[in-house]
Amino acid sequence: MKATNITWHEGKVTKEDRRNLNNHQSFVLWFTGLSGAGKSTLSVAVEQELYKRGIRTYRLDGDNIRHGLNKNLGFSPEDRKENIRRIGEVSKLMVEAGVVTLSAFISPYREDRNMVRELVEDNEFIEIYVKCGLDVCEQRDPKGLYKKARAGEIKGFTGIDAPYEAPENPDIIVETDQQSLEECVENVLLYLEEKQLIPVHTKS
Ligand SMILES: Nc1ncnc2c1ncn2[C@@H]1O[C@H](COP(=O)(O)OS(=O)(=O)O)[C@@H](OP(=O)(O)O)[C@H]1O
Ligand SMILES: Nc1ncnc2c1ncn2[C@@H]1O[C@H](COP(=O)(O)OP(=O)(O)O)[C@@H](O)[C@H]1O
Repeated sequence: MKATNITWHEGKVTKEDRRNLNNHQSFVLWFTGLSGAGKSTLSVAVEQELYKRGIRTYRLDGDNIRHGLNKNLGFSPEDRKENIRRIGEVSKLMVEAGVVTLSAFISPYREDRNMVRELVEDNEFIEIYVKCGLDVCEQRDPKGLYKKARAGEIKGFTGIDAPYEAPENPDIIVETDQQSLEECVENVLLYLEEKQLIPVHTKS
């Protein structure tokens, strides 16, 4: 904290009021994993399904946020930490607003992900480990970045010459090199239903 002469000003409409108006809970789905593991694809598909069920959502995605809010940040460990800190704070605001927030970032450092978990309340942070072998991510190489990293054109690329610390105790694991996209989406939605974070869906 740099500023000292600041005072919190409470509003009259609470997070619970907003949730009641929306008729559903609000929380963060935090997708972490290697580049190419499927974070964006999965978060887009989960959001679409939640939308169909009448749930208010917003998606925050690494590449997109780095075009705007975080365009002054690179990929050093310090910049990645600041990237995740800001996204954590934005995610928290979204949860306060009563929205289900889908945040998809490599977020390679355990400490940084835990920092976000600490920012919100106990049942408001759901860590989804989007697990996929480096060999498969590299074969997929959707943006040609692994090729560039192997050629030395990108330095400090996650999984090649920068670390990825896998979650030790994620709430959900999806294995995108073994499960179809539909199965991964189903996993996430079943978890949310079981935890009573979203209403149970009866297929018509
Ligand atoms: N050095 C390096 N390492 C990893 N990724 C890189 C790098 N340079 C650019 N990119 C592209 O940036 C996307 C990752 O941004 P994130 O904000 O999710 O990264 S982080 O959480 O701060 O580590 C990542 O997107 P995804 O492939 O969707 O994960 C890449 O497209
Ligand atoms: N089960 C799956 N879940 C998500 N993506 C998958 C799956 N199986 C294959 N893919 C493919 O893997 C690639 C993942 O790319 P992307 O979603 O951009 O990953 P990330 O956001 O983690 O970098 C996409 O081309 C997607 O179609």
